[in-house]
Amino acid sequence: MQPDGTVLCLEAVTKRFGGLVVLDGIDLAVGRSELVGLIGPNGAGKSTLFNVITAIYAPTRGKVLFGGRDITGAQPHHICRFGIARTFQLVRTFLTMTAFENVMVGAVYGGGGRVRHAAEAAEQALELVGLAAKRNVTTAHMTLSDRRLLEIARAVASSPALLLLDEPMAGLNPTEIRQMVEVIRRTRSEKGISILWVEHKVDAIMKVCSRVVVLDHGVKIADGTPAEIVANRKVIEAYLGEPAA
Ligand SMILES: Nc1ncnc2c1ncn2[C@@H]1O[C@H](COP(=O)(O)OP(=O)(O)OP(=O)(O)O)[C@@H](O)[C@H]1O
Repeated sequence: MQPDGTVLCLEAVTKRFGGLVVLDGIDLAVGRSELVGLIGPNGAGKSTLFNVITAIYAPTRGKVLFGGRDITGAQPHHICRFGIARTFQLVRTFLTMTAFENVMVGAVYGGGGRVRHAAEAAEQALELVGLAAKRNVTTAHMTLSDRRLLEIARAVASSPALLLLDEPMAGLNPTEIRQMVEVIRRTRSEKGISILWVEHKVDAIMKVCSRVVVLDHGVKIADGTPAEIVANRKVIEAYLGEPAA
């Protein structure tokens, strides 16, 4: 963490694919235990931003600082060790493993291979997301909602300082969405983990996040409190596709 409490800091991050500018000079900071929503219309560049933070893509220009350290161009497999964990839009759990075994993968990896400590971290993470009673259920037999919670548990078990959530509510019903909101809140408040959360369910983001960042066509068009965001002219235009009246 930097002395001012910043955990993640992007400086003028640009990403091009050939002639296509997908991210254009993005500055973004996430503080300790902060829960920041990242929204924007389809194709705005949200997933690409996650891929740059997790070193799947190297930025064309700009820097990614994590805990004050320049991690631009790091190896993707080092990212978890640095303390960044991620969940995916298309859930990626190990289907033949039980819930506990899935979470152990995160715990062992994040804990540097110490198995006893990892088992404890895995149990705590399952408890946090409300899946302790399903610890021995094979993932293939779990609902989408439980698998999404399991991905969060696996990420939390790796003891990250920063968690990137990529549309954790996609495909969930209203009851499951409420449950997910509680889990995200608890992950921040009980574990103190900073969270950057990409979501299309904008109303959930507005209710839960203290700060919201908006991307449109690769440009950061707004960064503020939910109240500021809903009143922002550029944001309204981006979502409605025409100038606001
Ligand atoms: N590997 C790639 N090569 C070329 N173009 C890409 C690549 N990855 C993403 N893009 C393009 O970059 C733009 C932003 O895509 P991205 O998936 O980051 O947007 P998004 O905001 O996550 O969208 P959605 O909300 O639909 O998931 C799109 O125009 C997409 O086609």
